[in-house]
This record gives sequence, structure tokens and C-alpha cells, in this order.
Amino acid sequence: MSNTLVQSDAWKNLQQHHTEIKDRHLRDLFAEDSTRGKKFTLEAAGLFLDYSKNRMTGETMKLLVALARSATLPDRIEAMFSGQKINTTEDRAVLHTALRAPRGAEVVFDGKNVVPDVHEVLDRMASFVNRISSGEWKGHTGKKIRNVVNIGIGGSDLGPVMAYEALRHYSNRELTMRFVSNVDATDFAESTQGLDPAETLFIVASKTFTTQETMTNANTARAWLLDGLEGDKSAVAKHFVALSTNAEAVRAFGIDTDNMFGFWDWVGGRYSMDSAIGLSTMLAIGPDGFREMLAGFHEMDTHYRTAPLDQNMPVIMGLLGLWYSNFFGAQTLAVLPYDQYLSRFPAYLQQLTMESNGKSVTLEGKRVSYDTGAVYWGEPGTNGQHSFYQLIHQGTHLIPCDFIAFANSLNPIGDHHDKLMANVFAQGEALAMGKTADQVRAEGTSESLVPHRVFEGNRPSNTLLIDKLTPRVLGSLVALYEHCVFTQGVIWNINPFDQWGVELGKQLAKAIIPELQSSDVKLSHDSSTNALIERYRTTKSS
Ligand SMILES: O=P(O)(O)OC[C@H]1O[C@](O)(CO)[C@@H](O)[C@@H]1O
Repeated sequence: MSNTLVQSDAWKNLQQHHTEIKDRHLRDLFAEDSTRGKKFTLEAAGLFLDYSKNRMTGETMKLLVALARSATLPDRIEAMFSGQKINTTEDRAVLHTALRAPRGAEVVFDGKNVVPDVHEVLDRMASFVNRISSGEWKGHTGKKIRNVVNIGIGGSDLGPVMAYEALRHYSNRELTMRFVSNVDATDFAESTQGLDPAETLFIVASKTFTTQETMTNANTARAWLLDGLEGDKSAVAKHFVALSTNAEAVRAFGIDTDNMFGFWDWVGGRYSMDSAIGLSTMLAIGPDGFREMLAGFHEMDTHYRTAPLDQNMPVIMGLLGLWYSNFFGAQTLAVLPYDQYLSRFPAYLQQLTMESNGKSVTLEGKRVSYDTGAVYWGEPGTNGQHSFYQLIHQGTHLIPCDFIAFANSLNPIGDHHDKLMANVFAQGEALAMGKTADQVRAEGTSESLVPHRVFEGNRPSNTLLIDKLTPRVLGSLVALYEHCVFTQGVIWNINPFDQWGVELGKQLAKAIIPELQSSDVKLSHDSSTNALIERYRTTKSS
């Protein structure tokens, strides 16, 4: 068991401070300091953060920053940016930040500047995108490509889908974009419904090019294409491209490596939406839009690398998240974007945060004696308000919230946007300030209903208030959360860049497939799994 963190002075100071602050109400903290709403704010890379509605004071922030310092966060940040092999369990560097380094920058890994390679792939992607959108690249029968289907899962799907949805306003509406991820055939069947194979391009996105779901869907796609094009195998070359680090497997699948866009093992799957994995994003918003997005990422990277810890947005958000997880016992964190275009942002963040920080051993392999990554979840506002906000306002769990809102709507129709924004401001205020029994009584509420209508308040939130959703802002926003995750991972002394936790299920599923396909195979699982498999065998129709 590793107790090093909880035995540190910085941790103990926070524990002591927590006993002093835990019962203080945000109402009082705001009443005591009229400048609070301006004091605890920060601007970086096009984002404005108001973190004043958190259960903290200036002293809390000092102690949290001291904890980050005692975990040598600045050194760890530098180790990541400079390409040290900080993903120790996989013996890899972690250089997603090099994917957005500007042309001409230098990021040396294994004695080689990787930035020219990054831009070489970006340039090839741009030229491919231009050929598709101009119609120069034609399908096998000479038709223009009008449909793009991205096949991938996890980091090879969630980032691309999220970015496509987020940047739809900027996208080429002549291209129909679909995304297939689940091994459930329904996903493939519904996503290809109504598409003409002669006008359809499949992007097979897989870092390893071995993932069961993706390879199954890619094989089904190939059969679907050939079926629609009279079985002519040479059609594959015009209708399939691959995004991968595994050229050999791409070739073995039958995709010409000329039609492959590569990346490197120093890019983790959930950190790859700005690599070749972003080809669907580039097809949607064009090469210039994609470069703008990369510039946003880079701006946030530079801020994270250079700003002092107490002025550093990812550090502050990471520390506040940790403050609630480790000192208030919060288990989850809600991400609530008040923008329909960010409807998939919470799902994207789930992989980023939970696959990264869902760990229970330290870098040295010892069981941690403290909680690590929180459960991230959310829905776009105002839909969530009519669903689960009840629990956030009046339930027994403390759920810190991140509100994400934009001053300008990309679809300014009537007074929708003022109403949307009134709601996000109201939610933050209601959560923090609540409504006392006296206030409820003053409204003439009968005494028996008073307890039901009281809002305790003192429920924390951050508000990111951004000018407008653009490709650049999306880049900054994603980088903000990436670095937030890293900040927490460093303090918890875990590895945010491996994902061994997904392996066991994969392994067992592989072994179960033949057991489902032949009743002759003897079952040797636990009695529940055996019985379920037996029931499946007898119930399935073919
Ligand atoms: O891109 P690949 O290699 O198909 O992997 C897909 C996803 O599978 C995982 O390895 C495990 O779920 C993720 O980390 C990754 O994003």
C-alpha cells in the first residue's frame, strides 16, 4: 500500500484546512468578499474560467498548489513535453503535444525532431482532403465521394465523433459523415443505411489495427462495398483508407499503404484526435479549420507549460477536482456543456479522464491508499436540467459541475441564446447559493412542504464562459482537459497513459466466441457464466 502521498506535509496541511473549511457556505464566502466573483477567474487560450463558486479560499488554492509542487508537477510537465518515457508501463514517451507543435518547432525524441514527420502527415492528409472535396479523387465507378464512414472505437471514434458534432457549423455539408464503432451489427447496418457504395469512403481508424470491433466492422464494410460493386476487389483501393501506426496489418487487410496516414506509438488512443485519427474531422472542416484546431491545442499547451501553477488553468481545474475527490469524498464530476454542438463532449471526456486516471496502483506498482479518477458524466444543458439536476441540487451526493457556455450562439435565432445562457447562470447560482428555509417560508409555502423546497446550496461548480465555439476553441478546450487529467495523475502518482484495465474483458471475450459458435465446446467458467452461455446457445435462433 502506498501512503507516501497522504503522509506528505502538503496533504496533511490540506486535511487540516479541510476541517476548517468544510462547513463554510459559499453564501458566506461570497458575502465576506465582494471581489470573489472576479478574483477567482482566469483567462487562457481563448477560454475564460470562473472558479469562484468552489468551496475554497485563497488559502485553499495556496495549499493545493503546494501539493502540486511537492509532487514535482513542473518537472513532470517538462518531462512529458520533452519526450521522456513517462508511460513507464509501456516504455513509451507521451508526446501528443508534438502533434500540434507548429511547423518549424523542435520536439526531439530518440535523437530525432519529430515535428517534420507530424507535418508531413498533416500535409498528406490535407492533399487527400482536397482531392476528395474537389472530386478529383473518385470512387471505383468514377463517382464523386459523397459519404464518409469512420470505423473505429474508443480513441479512434470518440474524438472524431465529438469533433465532428462540435464543428458541424463549419463543416462541408456536401459530405455525409457517419461513424461506426460498436461490434453490434446494428451500428454498421444503420450507419450505412441509404448510402451508395459507389460514393462511399471508409476510413478504418485503429492505432493497433487489431481491435476486434474495428476489424470486424472493417471486414463487414469491405463485403458491403464489394457486394454493391459487383465483387470487384480492385474497388477497395478507392474506397478504403487507414489511420494507424501498424503498416503491416494495414497491408495485410488489403489497404495500400499509400492510402494510410500514420502516427506514432507516443500518441495514446485517447490523445489522438489531433493526429491522423482526425482525418474525418479534416474532411469535415477542411485543412485550414483543422490547423486552427491544432493552434488552439498548442496555445493551451504553451499556457500549461509556462504559466505559474497558481495562474494555470489545467492545474487549477485539476487541483479542484482532486480537492473534491480526496477531501470531500466526491465520486463523480458532471460536465455540462450549454451548447448542443458539444453533445458528445461528455462521452469523449469519459474515455479521456476515466481510461487515463482509473488506476489503483502507483507508478511503483503499490496499491494507492486514496481515491483516484472520478466518474465523469454529463449531458448538454438544458436537457440535463429536466433529468438529473434534481439529484445535483437536492440529493445526498456532492457532485462538482463544470459548466461550459458560449457568449455567442452559432445559430442566433430569436431569444433562444439569452434563454440558454440565463439557464446556465441560474444553475451555477442555485447550486452555490441554494434557498434557505426562511426564504421558502417567505414565499408563503406551507410548513410541511418547507423541507422539500429547501436547497442547501454550497454545491460547487466551475464555469467556462467562452466567446464562441470555433475549431480553435475546441482545440484549447480538449487540451485543457488533457492537462487537467495529467495534473491529477502526477499528484496521485499513477500512470494516466496505459489502459491495462480493458485487457481482461477482451481476453475472455476472445475465448468465449468459439464457445458460442459450437455447443460441443466444454464450458469451464463459473456457474453463472456457464449457465448464461448455455441459455444463449439454446435460445439463439441460428
Ligand atoms: O485505435 P485502436 O488500436 O483500435 O484502439 C481503440 C481503443 O481501444 C483501447 O485500446 C482500449 O479500449 C483504447 O485505449 C483505444 O482508444
